[in-house]
Amino acid sequence: MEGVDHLAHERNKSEFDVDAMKIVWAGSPHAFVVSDRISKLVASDPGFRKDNRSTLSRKELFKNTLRKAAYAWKTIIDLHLSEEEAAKLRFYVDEPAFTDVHWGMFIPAIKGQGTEEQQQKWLPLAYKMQIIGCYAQTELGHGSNVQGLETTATFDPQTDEFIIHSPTLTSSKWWPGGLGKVATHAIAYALLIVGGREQGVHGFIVQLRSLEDHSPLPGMTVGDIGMKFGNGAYNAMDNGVLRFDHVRIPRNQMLMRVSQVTCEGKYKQSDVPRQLVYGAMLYVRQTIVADASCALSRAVCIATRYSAVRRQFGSQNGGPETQVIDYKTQQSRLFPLLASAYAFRFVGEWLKWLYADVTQRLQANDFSTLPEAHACTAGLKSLTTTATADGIEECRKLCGGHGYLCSSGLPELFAVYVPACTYEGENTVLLLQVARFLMKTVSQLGSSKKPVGTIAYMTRVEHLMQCRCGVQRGFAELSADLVEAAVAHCQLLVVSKFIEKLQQEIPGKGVKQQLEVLCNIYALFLLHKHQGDFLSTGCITPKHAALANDELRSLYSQVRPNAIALVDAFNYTDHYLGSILGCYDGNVYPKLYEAAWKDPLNESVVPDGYHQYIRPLLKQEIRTARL
Ligand SMILES: CCCCCCCC/C=C\CCCCCCCCCCCCCC(=O)SCCNC(=O)CCNC(=O)[C@H](O)C(C)(C)COP(=O)(O)OP(=O)(O)OC[C@H]1O[C@@H](n2cnc3c(N)ncnc32)[C@H](O)[C@@H]1OP(=O)(O)O
Ligand SMILES: Cc1cc2nc3c(=O)[nH]c(=O)nc-3n(C[C@H](O)[C@H](O)[C@H](O)COP(=O)(O)OP(=O)(O)OC[C@H]3O[C@@H](n4cnc5c(N)ncnc54)[C@H](O)[C@@H]3O)c2cc1C
Repeated sequence: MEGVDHLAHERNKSEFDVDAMKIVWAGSPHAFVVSDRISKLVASDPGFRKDNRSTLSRKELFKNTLRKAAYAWKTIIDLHLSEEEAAKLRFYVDEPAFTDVHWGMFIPAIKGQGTEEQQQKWLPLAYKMQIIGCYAQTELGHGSNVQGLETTATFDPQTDEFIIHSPTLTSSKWWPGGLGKVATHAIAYALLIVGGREQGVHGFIVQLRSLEDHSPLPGMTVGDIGMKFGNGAYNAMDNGVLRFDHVRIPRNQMLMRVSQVTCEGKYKQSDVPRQLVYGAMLYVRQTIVADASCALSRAVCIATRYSAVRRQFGSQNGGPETQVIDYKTQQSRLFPLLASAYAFRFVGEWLKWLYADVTQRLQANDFSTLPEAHACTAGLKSLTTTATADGIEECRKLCGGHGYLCSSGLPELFAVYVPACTYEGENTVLLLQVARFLMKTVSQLGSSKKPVGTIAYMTRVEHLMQCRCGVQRGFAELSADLVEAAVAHCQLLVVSKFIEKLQQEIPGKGVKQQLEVLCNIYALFLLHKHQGDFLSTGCITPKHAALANDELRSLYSQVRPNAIALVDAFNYTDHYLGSILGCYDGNVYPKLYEAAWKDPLNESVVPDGYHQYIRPLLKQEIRTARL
């Protein structure tokens, strides 16, 4: 039935002020207004249609993405959108594109690693999109091991230029988004060689394509690396391959905030740490954490609404069957994911603050919090993306068979999201970075250097004092255990930031109580999942473990009447959700039925290929058929 809200009875059950929760989710009343306005603008504009994506060929999809990016840019200019509004527009357009890497990596790299002069020259061009940049770090042979990159940048003092060269096949740049077909410029990372000496990996601004006709400049071999996981999905992005054949660039195109090469061929290191070369990664990892709560909440919204619509078994006296959301097993799989979405939202907010703080300090040449910021961004990126990718897949299963249909929105969401576990630092590699930071801290316990900030708790963990002398030995041997320790540290961070959020004033009837329930679910679910570790280390007794489990069940019952309202609070439009199963009005079955008939296979009753392949089979003429 068109126009009927099939979930109205669920919405009537809720015990809190949903509008107030929408503001908590958005971060502030202002953020809510911006997000709400832009989401409706995108949803109502046919130029941003996306429901046909999975049926397009790669070439059609890519061209359509180019059109959308140009249209988005025109909208941004015509409507004089602010940076905040433009970022929201990108979010609701919901399509990976070269613009992500341009705004998310190319520009931040110039801002973080370029000198004042370089910023003045390149940023205005990039902000107006008169040049389009990509971030060319990874190579065919090396991604995680950045110091192992093989591309070389050799200084030629005769001409005051660097010669950028790919000496081997494995030194080909491989993966950079936007590189394949669009970018005019790259920040290319290469091993700097000055006066015959290797000086480590540095970033260089390299023009790739002509600004007149887009043809690759001399010495560049460049193209797309091919189809990726899932139809549609991340294939809207032109991840690329690039080889340099002795390409010359002016000396002033090396990003020189961290270290400089003079025209005489002298290599000089500033007093800023070398790690600033990795600054763009710090920035992007922080945005990836914020994005995790969006992707997870989207999947959870779909699975929760559908679980309230779907009925299986349990009919009494011919009455309706049981809504699957009422099964305790469904709740125990779904509600921890709902709680995780909120938990990741708040830790993402906090990480944004931490990033702003470290950036301010770096500008004032205070580098003291950089290692902690690196550990937090790396660790939380790893934790939240792993949990979100797994969570999206769990939501697909929670929707039964219909979750496997593209029209559920979940297969594409998974396919677009899952590479987040690999890009911007492979998740295990990042956890090893956290483990290294933790072990360094443990080795310093008892010295005059007291752990502060997110590791302050370590002084309170007595048995860490006993193991501090041995921690630098056997790191590699114990790395699998250390990775688990790193995960536990990050989980503690998420829980503690959720608790800190609850200590703030939160207006709105019943809002704080709902968040307390979700926070307890998140924490107790982790305790339940890892109870073996807690029991074996004597942190809890079997009685505690049983109590935690009882409490979890009771908390799930408290969430149940509020579940639909808790996902409504994300304020997602049907356009953004892109899911028949998750549509606001819950009118799932007629929509699924109608959508099926729109599939290209249903354009004709008898399929193409009938006369060639089916009829000869049926008529036993297969031996004489021309196949
Ligand atoms: C269609 C619509 C269009 C609309 C358009 C409108 C406008 C849009 C507006 C806005 C849009 C914005 C969108 C933004 C979205 C952004 C999304 C981007 C998508 C991302 C794509 C993915 C990109 C990539 O993948 S780039 C490549 C990333 N690569 C990696 O991450 C490599 C991983 N490896 C590493 O990080 C390191 O090399 C390592 C740390 C693992 C290596 O270890 P190592 O021991 O060998 O290290 P080193 O010896 O080099 O150094 C050790 C030392 O350094 C410290 N360290 C390491 N990393 C860092 C760091 N990042 N920061 C600080 N410190 C660091 C480390 O701790 C060690 O310190 P010690 O003290 O211990 O020595
Ligand atoms: C969709 C997508 C977009 C991307 N966009 C860009 C981009 O715009 N620009 C760019 O430069 N790059 C980009 N990349 C590349 C990406 O950053 C790398 O793929 C990523 O950093 C992982 O590196 P790798 O591929 O070398 O993995 P590997 O390091 O080869 O990982 C393979 C396995 O080895 C393990 N491993 C590696 N090292 C260790 C270790 N020290 N100890 C224990 N285990 C280890 C890993 O855990 C993993 O299981 C993109 C990648 C993808 C998938």
